Amino acid sequence: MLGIGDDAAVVEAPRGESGALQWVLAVDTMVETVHFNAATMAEADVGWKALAANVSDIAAMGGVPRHALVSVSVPRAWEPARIRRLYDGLYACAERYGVAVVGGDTTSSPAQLVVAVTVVGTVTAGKAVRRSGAMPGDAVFVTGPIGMAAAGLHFLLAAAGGGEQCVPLAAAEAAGTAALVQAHRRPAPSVRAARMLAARGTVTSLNDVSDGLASEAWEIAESSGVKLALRESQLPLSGSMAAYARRSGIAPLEWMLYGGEDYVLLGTIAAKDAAEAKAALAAEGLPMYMIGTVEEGNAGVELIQEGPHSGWSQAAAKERRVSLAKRGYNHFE
Ligand SMILES: Nc1ncnc2c1ncn2[C@@H]1O[C@H](COP(=O)(O)OP(=O)(O)O)[C@@H](O)[C@H]1O
Ligand SMILES: Cc1ncc(C[n+]2csc(CCOP(=O)(O)OP(=O)(O)O)c2C)c(N)n1
Ligand SMILES: [Mg+2]
Ligand SMILES: [Mg+2]
Ligand SMILES: [Mg+2]
Repeated sequence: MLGIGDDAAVVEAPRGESGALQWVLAVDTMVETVHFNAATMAEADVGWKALAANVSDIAAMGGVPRHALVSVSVPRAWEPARIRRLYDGLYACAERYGVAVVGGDTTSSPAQLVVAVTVVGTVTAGKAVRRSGAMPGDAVFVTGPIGMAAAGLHFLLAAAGGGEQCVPLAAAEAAGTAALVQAHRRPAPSVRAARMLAARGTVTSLNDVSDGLASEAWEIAESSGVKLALRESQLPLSGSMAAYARRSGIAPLEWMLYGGEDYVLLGTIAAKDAAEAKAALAAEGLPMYMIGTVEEGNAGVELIQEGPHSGWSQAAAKERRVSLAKRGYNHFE
C-alpha cells in the first residue's frame, strides 16, 4: 500500500485463496572481505546475492518471498554509480522472484560495504516446513548441484592473484569455469521447487545450503533427532566442477560437502512420494536429486562410499560408511 518514501512501508495483511496465511521473516547480511571482495564480485552481483540469500531462506520454509527491506552501509569513497549498479543487481533479483523492495536504510561506512536485507514472505497457515520433521525411512534430496559456488570462489581468488580488479566473466569463459563463477555470483534459490514440494504435504524437512551440505545435513539431523545417510555416488556432481577440481588437484567432495553458498535446498520426503515428487518437478524443468535416506539413531550424518578402493580394509571392500564432521563455513573460526 505504501512503499519507499515515508518513515515506514505499509503492506496489506495477506489473505490466502484457500485459508489463512502466516508471515515468514528472515534477514541475512553480506560484508565486504567476508562474503565478497572487489575481485570476486561486481557491485551488481553483491546486490543480487544479498537478496537471493534471503529468498533462499524463505524458500527453505516453503514460503513465498514478498517484500524486502535493504540496509546498505557504503564506504565514503564510493562513486554513486557503484551503488546504482548494486541496486541494478538487487532489483534484477527482486523482479526474478516477484519481491517488492519497500524500504531500507543508508549509512556511510568507514571502510567496507555492508548489505543487510530483510525479507518478508508468506506461507499457508501451519504449513511452514521446519528442519525438525525428518523421519526414519524418508528419502533425502537436494534441488540442485552442490559445490559449484565454492569451486567458483576458488577460481576467482586464484585468478585475482590478490589483486583488486574484479575478475571478468570472460576470463572464466576462457578457463571453462563460467558456470562455477555464475553459481558463486548469481545463486538461483529454489522457490518454485520448494512451493511445489511443500504443497504435496510429504516433505518432512527443508534447509537451504549456505554453509555447506554437511553442515545443513547436521542441522536437520540434530533438530529431527535422526541420522542422515548420504550416498556419495548419488551426490549431484557438476561436470565443470569435477573438471576444475581435477585441474586444481582438489577433491570435488570437499567442495560438495563443505563449500557452501549453493543456495539449493536440502530436504527429506516420505519415501513413498519421492519418485512422484521428482517426476512432478522434472515436468516443470526443476531438478531433484535423491541423495540418501533418513535412519534411526543418534543425530549425525554419514557418507556411504562405494568401493573397492586401495587402502580400504577387506571388510569394507564394497562399501563403507564414514561419519561426516559437523564442519562448514564458520564466521568465527
Ligand atoms: N544475532 C541474532 N539475533 C537473533 N537471532 C539470530 C541472530 N543470528 C541468527 N539468528 C537466528 O538464528 C537462526 C539461524 O540463523 P542462521 O544460522 O543465520 O541461518 P541461515 O544459515 O539459514 O541464514 C535463525 O532463526 C535466525 O533468525
Ligand atoms: C571473499 C570471500 N571469502 C570467503 C567466502 C566464503 N564464504 C563467506 S560466507 C560463507 C557462508 C555463507 O554465509 P553466511 O553468512 O553464513 O550465510 P547464511 O547461512 O546466513 O545464509 C562462505 C562459504 C566468500 N564468499 N568470499
Ligand atoms: Mg543467516
Ligand atoms: Mg538458511
Ligand atoms: Mg550461516
